[in-house]
Amino acid sequence: MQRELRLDHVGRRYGPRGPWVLRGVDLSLAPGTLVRVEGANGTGKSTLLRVLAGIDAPTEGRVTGRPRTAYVPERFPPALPFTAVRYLTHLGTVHGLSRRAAAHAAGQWLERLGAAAYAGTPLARLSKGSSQKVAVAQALLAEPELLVLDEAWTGLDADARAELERAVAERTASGGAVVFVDHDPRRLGDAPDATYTVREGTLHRRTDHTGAPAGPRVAVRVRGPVGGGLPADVHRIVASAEETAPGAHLLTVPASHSDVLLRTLLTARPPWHVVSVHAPEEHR
Ligand SMILES: Nc1ncnc2c1ncn2[C@@H]1O[C@H](COP(=O)(O)OP(=O)(O)OP(=O)(O)O)[C@@H](O)[C@H]1O
Repeated sequence: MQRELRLDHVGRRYGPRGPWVLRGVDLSLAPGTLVRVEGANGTGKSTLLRVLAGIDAPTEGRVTGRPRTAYVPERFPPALPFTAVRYLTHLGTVHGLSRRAAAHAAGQWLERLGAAAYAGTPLARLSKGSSQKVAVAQALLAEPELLVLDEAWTGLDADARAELERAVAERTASGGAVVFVDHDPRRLGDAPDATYTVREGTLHRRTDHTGAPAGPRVAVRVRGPVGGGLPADVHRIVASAEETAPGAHLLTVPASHSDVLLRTLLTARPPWHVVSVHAPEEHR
């Protein structure tokens, strides 16, 4: 994502005389940020996410700086006459991948989400959970710059839920933005850079963290070239970084992001040496 996505004075209502669901919404999403949206039922979270995803146009106001965007809707239409892999391959080509690259990415995502066995199953015959995996896979296929997730974890099994958390960390680590709604307040722990509450048609940035249970964190000690800073992507992933001695750093990271941090360090050029990985209690 090259620049910010901005919403300026965005309003949305359904029908010319319908009540305003959202009004005067200002929001900017910087590259590499993870944003949580919360709010009571029916306050307009899905409406906001559809505008962010570019599925719905705002009734008033402007959206500028739209990056390549993908979206997991609250309800995924599964009754299409395709198998999972054909549907995903087709969508991959719509996102600009070659047919071959799309088929490869489709297979990879079905595998990562534990749905490879259903690749040849028609969408209409998939269980709710498998259908949700296809909904998630279609959004991740083409490595979007903005990923919008509306209750995307609902219906997934524990392994697929963890895989989606890893995919979110990968997107933000590579400079993308992710916006999500989830009924579980512990989802992604304290990883979000910002949390907004939708209330009375507008967005309120939450500044207190008392309502958000801090998620588990992991402490990682690493060694790299003396005088060379941490790889840029690492700063997007970690919660804190401290240089404890020349070339030695102590990083803390939300547990959901630890795999992605380790991969980023080990594949950096030159690679970094991971000295130890501990839950913070062990580390103290
Ligand atoms: N397509 C539509 N046509 C008419 N009204 C709609 C439409 N979609 C949403 N609304 C109305 O807009 C308001 C906000 O709905 P929205 O689904 O955005 O809220 P939400 O916060 O996501 O709700 P929930 O937590 O129940 O998913 C509700 O009053 C809803 O009835």
